[in-house]
Amino acid sequence: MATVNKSDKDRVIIFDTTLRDGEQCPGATMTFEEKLEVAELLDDMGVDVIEAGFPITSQGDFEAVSEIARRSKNSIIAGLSRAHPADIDRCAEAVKFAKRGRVHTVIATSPLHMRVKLNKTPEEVLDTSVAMVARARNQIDDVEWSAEDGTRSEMDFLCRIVEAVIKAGATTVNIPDTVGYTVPEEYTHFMKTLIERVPNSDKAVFSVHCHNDLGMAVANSLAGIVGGARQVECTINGIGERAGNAALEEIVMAINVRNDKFPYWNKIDTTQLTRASKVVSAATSFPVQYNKAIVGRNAFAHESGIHQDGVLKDASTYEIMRPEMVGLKQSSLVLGKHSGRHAFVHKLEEMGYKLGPNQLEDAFTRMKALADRKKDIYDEDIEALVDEEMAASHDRIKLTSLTVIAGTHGPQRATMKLDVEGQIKIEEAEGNGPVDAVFNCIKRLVPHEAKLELYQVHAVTEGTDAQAEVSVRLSHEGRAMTARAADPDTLVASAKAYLGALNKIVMKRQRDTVTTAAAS
Ligand SMILES: CC(=O)SCCNC(=O)CCNC(=O)[C@H](O)C(C)(C)COP(=O)(O)OP(=O)(O)OC[C@H]1O[C@@H](n2cnc3c(N)ncnc32)[C@H](O)[C@@H]1OP(=O)(O)O
Ligand SMILES: CC(C)C(=O)C(=O)O
Ligand SMILES: [Mn+2]
Repeated sequence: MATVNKSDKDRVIIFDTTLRDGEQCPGATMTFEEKLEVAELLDDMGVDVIEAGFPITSQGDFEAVSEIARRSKNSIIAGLSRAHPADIDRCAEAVKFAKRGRVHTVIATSPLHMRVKLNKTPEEVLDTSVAMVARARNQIDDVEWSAEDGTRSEMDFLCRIVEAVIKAGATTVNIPDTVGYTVPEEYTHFMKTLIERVPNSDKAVFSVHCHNDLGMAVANSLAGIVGGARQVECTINGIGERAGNAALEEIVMAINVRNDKFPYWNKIDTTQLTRASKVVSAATSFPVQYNKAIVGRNAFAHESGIHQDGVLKDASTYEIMRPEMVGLKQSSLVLGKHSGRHAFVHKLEEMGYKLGPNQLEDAFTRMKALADRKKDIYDEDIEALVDEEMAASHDRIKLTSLTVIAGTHGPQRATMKLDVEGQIKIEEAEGNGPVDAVFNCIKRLVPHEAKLELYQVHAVTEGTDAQAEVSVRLSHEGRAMTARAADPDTLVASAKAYLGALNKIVMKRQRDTVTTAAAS
């Protein structure tokens, strides 16, 4: 990634509205304490402007905005207000506690909204805007004016009203795509035309605020920057009205990653993005989709063998940014049915295993077979699989196949094929339950005196497709032998665990025979 010279004219001001527009979507209401936590995080992260709420909404919102303002460190704290004297005054009252406060006043400028919603003529909207901006400027130096439904407004009218509000003292002019209607090229052109046509446009910072109704909020925001905007309004995880706002983490990383082509920059500490996403998700109880850019749990995860191999050789083959840049320790190589040997060996090495070529090939084949049956392969699954592989290579008695008939109409019946020291044997047996039938089958195939002392089952991982891990302890001639085995099928795991313990007894007996013969 090439870094360009950072000049002030290319700096993009990051305006976060998680606590205002983000909180506006159904179900996202945050408590006072949660808002303070989110605001502190945003401030620490280097967010330039935090829109902390809409103070006229309720006493609670007023108090949250005031407290966030009181505790603010470096960020400007903004509050929203309608173009209404009571809103402006209440907002100014709340944000004045900040080192740097901002009153953000909004009024709709599209023909539809002015006529239907506000029941005002364009001239009335213009006069009200000018009066409200002036009223705000009497109380505070930093005033933002927003043209709600800006992208569906008439350009001639927008030019007139923007010129007037800047004259009245607006320091930031925001042109929202309130209903997520625009497309990138159109928005670039729209912003460019407006900025070029407004004679005093150099006296204010132009801002974009995009909604995601057509899934283009981030693309449109970037297009707005190309058109001349230098403030972007966005939210953590992209939460907000309806389909949400442009996601802060996506905007910030897009600006950073693409500075090979674009000169823009921002001053966000990107290593805090992952944490911010988690905090906001916890505060709102809104889960983050797995494939969400930047902060989704799959954003830096690779399951396919070809990709994993590439990433192991050089991460930049499949990663356009390093996970450390967004506050993750590393990318993750997830084992699954699409994985290849490079990733499998890498995982084994990470877990401290070193297998010979044959053992490795066997373990890999079994991992693939497991992945065909089980959705997620966890480290514990690999551990169980490899431990078993290593033990099995010494076994005299090996399970070849097992079929069990179980159900309400007993008795349960098991049919088992064993490889006993190279000889294939088959037998069937009934039992009081399927596990009993399995164990009876083993007793018929390999008659022995050992007594079952312990039988325990637990799930290695979560879910109905989890591997069952079975422990079996057999006692024989005063010695206890325990073995464990794992398989998604509990009965197969039971048979393997029993045979594992039995193998230990057989091997012990053989060792004892050799020792006695040597002694006599
Ligand atoms: C695009 C956006 O995201 S804008 C922000 C949207 N956010 C919110 O609405 C959340 C907070 N809102 C609230 O708590 C309430 O709506 C309040 C306190 C602002 C107002 O509540 P109420 O006085 O009961 O009015 P209500 O919400 O029902 O209707 C809105 C009124 O404001 C008017 N209005 C709407 N936008 C504006 C505006 N920007 N400037 C001035 N008046 C406006 C409407 O025309 C309507 O007026 P009317 O009563 O004369 O018809
Ligand atoms: C208040 C304004 C900026 C808004 O949220 C919108 O128009 O979407
Ligand atoms: Mn909005």
